[in-house]
Amino acid sequence: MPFKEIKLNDGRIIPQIGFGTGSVNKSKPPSEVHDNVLTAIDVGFDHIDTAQVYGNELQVGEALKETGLSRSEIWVTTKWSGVAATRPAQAIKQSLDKLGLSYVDLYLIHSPRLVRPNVLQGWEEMQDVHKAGLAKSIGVSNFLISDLQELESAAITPAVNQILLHPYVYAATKPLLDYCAQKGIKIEAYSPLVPLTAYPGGPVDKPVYAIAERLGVAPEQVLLAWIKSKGAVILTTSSKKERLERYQGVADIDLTEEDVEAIEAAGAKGPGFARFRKYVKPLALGLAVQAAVYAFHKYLVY
Ligand SMILES: NC(=O)C1=CN([C@@H]2O[C@H](COP(=O)(O)OP(=O)(O)OC[C@H]3O[C@@H](n4cnc5c(N)ncnc54)[C@H](O)[C@@H]3O)[C@@H](O)[C@H]2O)C=CC1
Ligand SMILES: O=CCc1c[nH]c2ccccc12
Repeated sequence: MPFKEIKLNDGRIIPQIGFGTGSVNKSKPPSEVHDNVLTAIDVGFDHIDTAQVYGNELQVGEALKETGLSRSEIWVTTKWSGVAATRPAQAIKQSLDKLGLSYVDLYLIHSPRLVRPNVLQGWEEMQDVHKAGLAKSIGVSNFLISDLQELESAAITPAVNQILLHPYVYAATKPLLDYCAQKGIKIEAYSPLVPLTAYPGGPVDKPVYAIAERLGVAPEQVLLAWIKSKGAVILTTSSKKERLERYQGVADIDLTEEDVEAIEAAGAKGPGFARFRKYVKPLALGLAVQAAVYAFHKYLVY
């Protein structure tokens, strides 16, 4: 069964699961991204997420060319990351050159940090890119409610807000999710597997592993199915074909309301789980990772 279609506020349909190239093989050279993209497409991904700052648009573009897919068969997102102080009008041309494309499906402001204090002006430049036909849809990433409010007078409402979303940040992110829903801005969820990758042993594990066992699926599939239950686009990654196949299998996994509530109730308890002795070791690791994630997120968002 295919993933559900997600309709954006500009009428376009975005594939509900995307292969992220920002983190795959992060310690390896960008050349490996080429092979990873080919593997992802081979197992059924038709949506690739890249960015100016990832430094791999060339490799993504080479892989896309090799697949022989027609342009309409693949969704490509890239982001204006403000590298070398380029503005959207120049940056999109550089990105398209590297990708070997005449347009991207979705172009995002990677972070509001890049546009402050003139968030509206940066967005108007994105609108120009859209008007020129170089990006079929435009959106933002890492925008808070206050950042989005600055765009309220703009001609175009962002089609998406690409944000960190997993059960441990769900409660804190709920007001932003509600605001976006009210404005017709779809959510793209990045780093959905953080409970497994950064906080193993945390409170979310209990319901996630129990649901996984009941359904006969893998825990990462349960976390991705939870994102799916929110009607958000899933952005995930792996260099391993078996993992990518499992991610694709999430199309057939639907959680019950009770499952969703159990995951959210556990998510609200973490990641501050020091009181459990057996969690002390993961906590130390978790805090270190959390500090790094917060530092990085702070860099992007504030
Ligand atoms: N706009 C932005 O600021 C950001 C965008 N992104 C985008 O989102 C994409 C996905 O982000 P990620 O953080 O990579 O997503 P993710 O949370 O899905 O993590 C993927 C990682 O989890 C690992 N994994 C899978 N199953 C696992 C398991 N059972 N146990 C332990 N590890 C497991 C994979 O091997 C892979 O390394 C990025 O590649 C990028 O394209 C990511 C971060 C920030
Ligand atoms: O998109 C966010 C995560 C990310 C992956 N690679 C880089 C490089 C520079 C800034 C952010 C990121």
